[in-house]
Amino acid sequence: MSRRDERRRRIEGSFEEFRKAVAAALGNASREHRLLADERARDMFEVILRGDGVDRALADPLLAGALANPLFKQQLAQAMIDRVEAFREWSERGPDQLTALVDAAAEGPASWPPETWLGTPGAADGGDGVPELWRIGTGEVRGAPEPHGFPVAVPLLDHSHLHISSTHESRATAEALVENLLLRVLSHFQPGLVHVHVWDVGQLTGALPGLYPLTRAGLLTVHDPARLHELLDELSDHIRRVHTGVLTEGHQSVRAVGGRRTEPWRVAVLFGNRQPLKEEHQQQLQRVARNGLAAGIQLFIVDIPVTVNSPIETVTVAADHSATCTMTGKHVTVTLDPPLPRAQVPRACAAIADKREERRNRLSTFADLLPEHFWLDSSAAGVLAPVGFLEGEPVHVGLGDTSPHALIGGPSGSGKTNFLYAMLGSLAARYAPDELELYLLDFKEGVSFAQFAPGRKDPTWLPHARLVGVNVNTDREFGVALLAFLADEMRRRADAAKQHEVTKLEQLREEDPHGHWPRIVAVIDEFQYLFGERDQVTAQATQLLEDVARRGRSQGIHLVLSSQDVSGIEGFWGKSAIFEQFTVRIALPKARRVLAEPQNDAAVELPRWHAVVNHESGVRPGNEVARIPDATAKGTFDKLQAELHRLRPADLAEPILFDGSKVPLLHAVADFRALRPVDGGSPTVLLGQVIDVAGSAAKVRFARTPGRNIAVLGSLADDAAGVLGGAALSLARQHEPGDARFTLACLAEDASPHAQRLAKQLRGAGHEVDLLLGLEGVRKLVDDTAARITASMTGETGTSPAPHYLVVYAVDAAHTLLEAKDPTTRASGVDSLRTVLKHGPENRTHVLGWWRGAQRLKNSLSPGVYDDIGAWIAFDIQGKELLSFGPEQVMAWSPRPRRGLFFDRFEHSRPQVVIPFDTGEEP
Ligand SMILES: Nc1ncnc2c1ncn2[C@@H]1O[C@H](COP(=O)(O)OP(=O)(O)OP(=O)(O)O)[C@@H](O)[C@H]1O
Repeated sequence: MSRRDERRRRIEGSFEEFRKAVAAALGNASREHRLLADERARDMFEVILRGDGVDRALADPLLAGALANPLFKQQLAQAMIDRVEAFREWSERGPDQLTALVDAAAEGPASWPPETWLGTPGAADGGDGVPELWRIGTGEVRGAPEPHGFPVAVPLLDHSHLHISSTHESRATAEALVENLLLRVLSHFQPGLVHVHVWDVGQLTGALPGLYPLTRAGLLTVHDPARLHELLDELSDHIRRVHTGVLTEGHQSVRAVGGRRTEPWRVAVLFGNRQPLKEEHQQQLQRVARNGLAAGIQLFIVDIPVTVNSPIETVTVAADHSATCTMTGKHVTVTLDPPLPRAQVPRACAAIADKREERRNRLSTFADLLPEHFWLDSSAAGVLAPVGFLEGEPVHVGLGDTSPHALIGGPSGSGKTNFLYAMLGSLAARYAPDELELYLLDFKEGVSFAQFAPGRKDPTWLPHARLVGVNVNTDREFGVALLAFLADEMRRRADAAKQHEVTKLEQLREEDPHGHWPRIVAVIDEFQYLFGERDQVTAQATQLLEDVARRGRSQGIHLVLSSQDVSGIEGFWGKSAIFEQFTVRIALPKARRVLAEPQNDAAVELPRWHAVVNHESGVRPGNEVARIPDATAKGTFDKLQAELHRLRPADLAEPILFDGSKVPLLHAVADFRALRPVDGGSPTVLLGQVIDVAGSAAKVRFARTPGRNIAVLGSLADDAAGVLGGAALSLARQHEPGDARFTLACLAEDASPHAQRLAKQLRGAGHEVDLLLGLEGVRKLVDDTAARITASMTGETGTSPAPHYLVVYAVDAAHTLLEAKDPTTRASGVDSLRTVLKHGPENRTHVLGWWRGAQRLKNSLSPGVYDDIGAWIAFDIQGKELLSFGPEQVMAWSPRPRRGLFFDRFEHSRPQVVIPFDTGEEP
């Protein structure tokens, strides 16, 4: 072999080796590659299998080959095992848990099968809870290895609106769903508690025909397709009315008010055609959706594309009639409940309508105004009570921060007093006496409020009443006294609120939970009397009323003013600041000016025993008409009062009764009973009862200072004797027997029975009494007294003088006699009298004298100097005659029977009206 060949063979050998080496290398790589590719394919398969879910993969035709491929067998098996494992817990417990949950949250017609309730009107009144869920069908988890059905229910009333979307094919199923839900809701509650509105863009009639029997009972309103705005307006109005009328206590929703549902739910069903609504309707619908739930408005929106900014549950019905809903999510397929049996729906609706009519026609009575259990409500945010009924449904009056005061109007006989009784009874039954206090003032002639105070025939009294004023039409001051009391209480509350750094009563109650902060409702019947004259009383009343009306709202002080003729009260209407605060208006038939006339003339047409209740300052949209039950007949209010009286706390005091026709009994007056011996101190003289809320006495303190004498001015012995008797007996109570001297001089015959009686009473109390009847001895008495005082002043007697009270009836009768001068001293009796008046008080000798005229008193005093009479009380004497003795305000005094004008120049800036006491025992 040539060397050349040898080389070539070697090269070829090398190449062969190389080739083999390459081939070997390549063969290796391909196997590796194949293995890798298989592994990757298995991973991919597992990703698809687990990503889409085993079910989806099993059903996917594109994966059929892969599923059959033995290469993936293991992955498939493992995924199937894992699926069963993953669902195990759910399969074992989930459906049962859900079933239990729905059963608990959706009792009765809310979830039970229709055959158990369809056709039987409901009984629930909302007070014992509202189902939280309402059944729509049966759910199944898509992809669960063993299918287990469970009930699917959606939240509705007060919680969530409902949005249903369907396709052309499944629209009937969607309508059946709506009908189903409506019947469940309608059959759960008492007929009347659910009102349905239906609007269908496509048809005037046709949607939900089975519900039509409800129309006759006013429970279904079908709206014109072209008038969606009317329905939306109506719903908006309703929301506003609920906010101003029902949610007055600061509650955020009707549901939060609690108790028996007073405001019916309104379910508005809107059927669309998958086209958007007009922009304006869209916006209005959004507003209704946003604010409606709190006001009890429920929307069912079917096939209308909307976005709403409030809780809404969505049910989507696919073309194959299966559904999904947001409650259960996309993995649950819902098989909606079958449509209700066609013929039974109208029958069930007819039964509901009949029941509703029956309720509506039932004459609602005073007893129907009352809650089942008394005194459960809190007045922290306000008070709310039904006062009457509209078609069997209660109509409420609410007083709170937003509706602070009420104005009631109606001509005589229209039922104002009856209305007040209905309102007060309804309130008193709901709020305990420590939640609500009543101040009741009746300017009417007659005693319509006397019922509330203990009486001779009926000893019970209304536990909430703190003050009852009757027969006050001549004592308008009493109205001022009440308003002044309220103004003081308002300030007291404002101060307390400030201390707790809050502004409103509700917050104060939170900060001071143990404090006593009830709401106060002050009722003034025929309040126009208060403003009846152009005088000081009207001016004061107007000013106080303005104060209380403006600032009382946040302090829980509410005024209820009623009048047969509101139009005549100039002082009231002229002041818009007062008037605007009276946002609650109640108009009885033919009431004038109470509602916002002339636009709102609803009171004109009002039938007998009805009232327009309006919480919106009387504008027309706020009108609610109510029939007011008889609350004054026997067995109504009186019966309630007896029951409440029995329930009253043992330590609750009786209301203060101010009866203008009664003479206050001295011995019953708290100020009199509280008098104790003063033991050398200055005693207090009680002259009569002041017209104030506490029923306090008019007082004069007999200090040892000049001027501490009392003059009674007037022509009538009875008036004078009442004052002098009360004064002397109150003094007697402040001295131990023997410590003080009483000298009674009666110079007019008509007063002598009074003087004798007083002497007897004083002696009965253990005191020494000198009684002088007639003129004889008067001169001596005056001269001797003057002499003793002079001696004491000049220090001749040395001892401290004992108290001596000179009670003189008809002082002026002795004038002529006293004028005579003593032939030796040239001093007259008048001089002596003046000495007694001038220097007596410093020496503990005080005159309590009756002069039968202003001029007659002047005659007894040093000319032009009237200071020696520091306190006086005048009866039948015109104001201008009293000017010399008191401030300018006395000018306004016009005398009236059994009332005196009292002024103490040491204590008062203005005079007060006083009622003389009955000192007991007939003369
Ligand atoms: N809702 C009612 N149902 C039945 N009777 C009523 C009703 N309201 C009032 N009455 C009766 O009508 C009469 C007059 O009613 P009420 O005294 O309440 O009227 P008023 O407006 O206060 O009249 P006045 O101012 O003259 O006293 C009473 O006898 C009362 O019993």
